[in-house]
Amino acid sequence: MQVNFQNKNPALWQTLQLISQPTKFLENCIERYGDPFTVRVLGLNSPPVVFFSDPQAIKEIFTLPGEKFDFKKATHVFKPLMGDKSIILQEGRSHQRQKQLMMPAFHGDRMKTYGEIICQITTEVIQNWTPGKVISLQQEMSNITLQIILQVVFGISPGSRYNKIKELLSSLLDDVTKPWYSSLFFFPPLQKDLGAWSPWGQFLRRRQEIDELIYSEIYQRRQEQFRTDILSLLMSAQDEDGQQMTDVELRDQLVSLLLLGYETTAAALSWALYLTHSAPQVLANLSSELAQTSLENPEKITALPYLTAVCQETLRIYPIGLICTPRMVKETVQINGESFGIGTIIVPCIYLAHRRRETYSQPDKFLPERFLNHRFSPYEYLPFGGGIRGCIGVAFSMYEMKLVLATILSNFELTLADSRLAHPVRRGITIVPSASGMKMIVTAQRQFAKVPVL
Ligand code: HEM
Repeated sequence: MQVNFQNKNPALWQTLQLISQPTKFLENCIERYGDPFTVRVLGLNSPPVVFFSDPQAIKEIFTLPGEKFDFKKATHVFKPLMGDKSIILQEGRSHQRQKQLMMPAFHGDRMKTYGEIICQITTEVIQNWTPGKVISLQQEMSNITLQIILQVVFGISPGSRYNKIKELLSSLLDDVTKPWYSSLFFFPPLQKDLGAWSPWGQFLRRRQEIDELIYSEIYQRRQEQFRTDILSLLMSAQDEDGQQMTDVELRDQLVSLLLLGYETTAAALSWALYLTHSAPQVLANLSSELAQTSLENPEKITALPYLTAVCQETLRIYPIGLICTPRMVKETVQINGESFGIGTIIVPCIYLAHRRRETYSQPDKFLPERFLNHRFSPYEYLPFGGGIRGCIGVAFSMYEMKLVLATILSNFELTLADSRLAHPVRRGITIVPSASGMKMIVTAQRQFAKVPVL
């Protein structure tokens, strides 16, 4: 099939629209051009980029052999941050090997080991909340999820190295979400080290400091035994040829896990708190489920049906990553009976798949109940993507989301500080509530709190 550019605006204009108002751009396109639609959103000389939201098409894309696609076309921008050994920059056998080494550390059974740390960190962070205090969800949720990643994934205990890494990483991540700073990653000619005060020079020096801390942690950890954190599991993991990860591979995986796993979960938690507090009946149902449950056991919390439905519905209505990894066609492929030629970029669109009227009644409404009696297929509901590039943090982040939410809502009553509706805005690789949805007021300390005594 000859792919038509259905959107006739200049490529640069389309790219800027997608960057500045991603959800609005996607909604406008599907309304105007239908599904699938073709746009040019990869800069001045963008190839055709085709967005799909039909479950049958998504199923076919996920099941096509990986060799037919080049996955690096869009992910190469992460190279300076994550390193060229990062899982997201691997393809074919090398990607399979990395995934095989990393998956066991994130397997469902291992979650039990992480539950107590998650509850403990949340309890510590919310300890200074008092009735009347105004909290910023952006700050509080990022603080909780960054500490969880550092302790659970890196296995670093609080202390001077922990504080230093925490400080350096949070300021680096804060910077890379700013539009002017993130443009450095999209335009390689701007990547020039003109000294410590130049933007790229500053980035390189900060990365160097972080790397030194990570490498000394890896060195120290190689001398220790019997640890259960994810870094230790990755160090001892062997692929089918008996090979272990090198220090450079470990560094690149750690930084990737951190960048992909911390802001995403913080954004999901911010949406969950905003959405539940915008829907009084949902909040009442959730509070009543939590009040009737002994929260001493993380396993019991994560099995609660309404809490689970609230988290699922949050990620349906505002999936943090709007799209799956874009793939460039290397060999002509057939999708839903149509043929797509070499050079075309194929994008399974999570956001639009989650808003299809054919799949979800009242798709714009936050209705956790829809998950209580119905199981959606992995091509209709895919907040973590799917196929060979699917997210490795699915079980971990769902577990984390439920425990953090339950701990907060069992301890405090909150209300939104601003009654204006929040809308989705881009922050780095995620979409978060706009400013009006990010401030909450602590109204009371709950009486029924039965969080684990740790
Ligand atoms: C609510 C939280 C999260 C959401 C919504 C999310 C979503 C996603 C999505 C949509 C993708 C792309 C999948 C695809 O192309 O099909 C992805 C990839 C990935 N995510 Fe997550 N993620 C979350 C948390 C995490 C966590 C906690 C980790 C690890 C600590 C993680 C690690 C990864 C990795 C390593 C990949 C790349 C996989 C590959 O290329 O094979 N994510 N995630």
